[in-house]
Amino acid sequence: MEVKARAPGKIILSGEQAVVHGSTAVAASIDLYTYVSIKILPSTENDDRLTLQLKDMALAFSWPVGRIKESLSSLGGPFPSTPTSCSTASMKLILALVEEQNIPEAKISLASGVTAFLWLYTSILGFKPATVVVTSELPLGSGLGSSAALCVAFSAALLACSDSVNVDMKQQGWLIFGESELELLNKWAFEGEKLIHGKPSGIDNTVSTYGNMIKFRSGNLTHIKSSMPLKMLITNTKVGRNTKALVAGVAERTLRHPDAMNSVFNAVASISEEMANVIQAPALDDLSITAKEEKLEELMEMNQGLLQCMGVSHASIETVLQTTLKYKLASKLTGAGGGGCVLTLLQTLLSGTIVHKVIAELESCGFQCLIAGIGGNGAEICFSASS
Ligand SMILES: Nc1ncnc2c1ncn2[C@@H]1O[C@H](COP(=O)(O)OP(=O)(O)OP(=O)(O)O)[C@@H](O)[C@H]1O
Ligand SMILES: C[C@@](O)(CCO)CC(=O)[O-]
Ligand SMILES: [Mg+2]
Repeated sequence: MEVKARAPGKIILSGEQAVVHGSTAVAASIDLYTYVSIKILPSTENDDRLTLQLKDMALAFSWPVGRIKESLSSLGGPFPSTPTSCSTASMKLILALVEEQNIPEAKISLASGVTAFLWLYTSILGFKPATVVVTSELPLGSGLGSSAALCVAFSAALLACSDSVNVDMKQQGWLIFGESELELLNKWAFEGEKLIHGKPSGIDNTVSTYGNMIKFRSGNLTHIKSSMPLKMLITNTKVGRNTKALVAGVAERTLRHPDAMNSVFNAVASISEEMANVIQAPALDDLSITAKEEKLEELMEMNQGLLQCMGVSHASIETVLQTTLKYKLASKLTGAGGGGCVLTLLQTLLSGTIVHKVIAELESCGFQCLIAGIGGNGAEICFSASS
């Protein structure tokens, strides 16, 4: 039996970075997914292995299960129904197992994803031999929540293989977990995110788990129902960055200027609340949709200004902003900033010619543009007979 899970990436419409400091943020899932498949293997006398294949990177890591057991059995577990944080001592042991794999220097940023995998795998399933395969449609380290989608997809597939969740394996196609399973899965994914991000707010794993559109504040989620079509152009500057370092940079700035930064975070919270209200307010005709879109554009620009204040914009992001402004379009960075992706609102009545022109100009700068579907399902699992 093979268990597959998929988890979507996300865009943050308002409130990234500030959400780590308790502000409200608004996020939505996008229809780009990370997929994880797990095949539990029958135990053999002495050749049991746990293998992780990162298909898109053409990388595979493999550990003898006995080696993992020898190293980590002191941690206890498995404990699938009780998400726990990885202690410093466990972290050291897991890092040693990751280091043994000699990840090429050029791909060393993947080490944190592999670390999260080993922690989630051993915590949820213990020491079973298996082959785990990862593929993703998301660009990594670009602000579209690749780390959260990875942790959510791992947790979903692992929980589906564990005895702690009740799922009907005979059902066909993609299945959604029940409410209590989703809560458990989200908690485990958050533990994985902590290993990749350092201090995540939990918004990325939450929107990837539940899908649709959410308002999020201090660990609490409110589902949002949009009353208007929302079309966003996503421009990937292709400037690599790392969420952990950017979040740490904002925390340091906050220590240096606590009053000023807290005022910035409060302003962001008001922008996010207003944005959520605008998105949900009934839109009766084209005119009111246009009025709502204009409000969203202004709020996006205000949020971008505050992100600049936090020190997470970047020359490449500024180039996207200037380019889209030439066409009177409003943009803001999405995710941690420092490069990565930028969102541009495409108004419902905007002509196709303008959209083509702005995309052509952005692509001539070396950026990559895409228009993703917004607000689809969250994590899903699927069972198939293994070949
Ligand atoms: N498909 C994947 N395979 C292996 N590792 C992955 C994968 N997706 C994400 N990761 C891990 O997550 C890291 C990127 O996470 P990071 O939080 O920096 O960016 P992001 O999640 O794409 O953007 P943001 O957090 O701003 O939304 C990678 O360096 C890698 O360690
Ligand atoms: C930068 C940040 O706010 C969003 C990253 O997508 C980090 C987080 O909330 O965990
Ligand atoms: Mg991330």
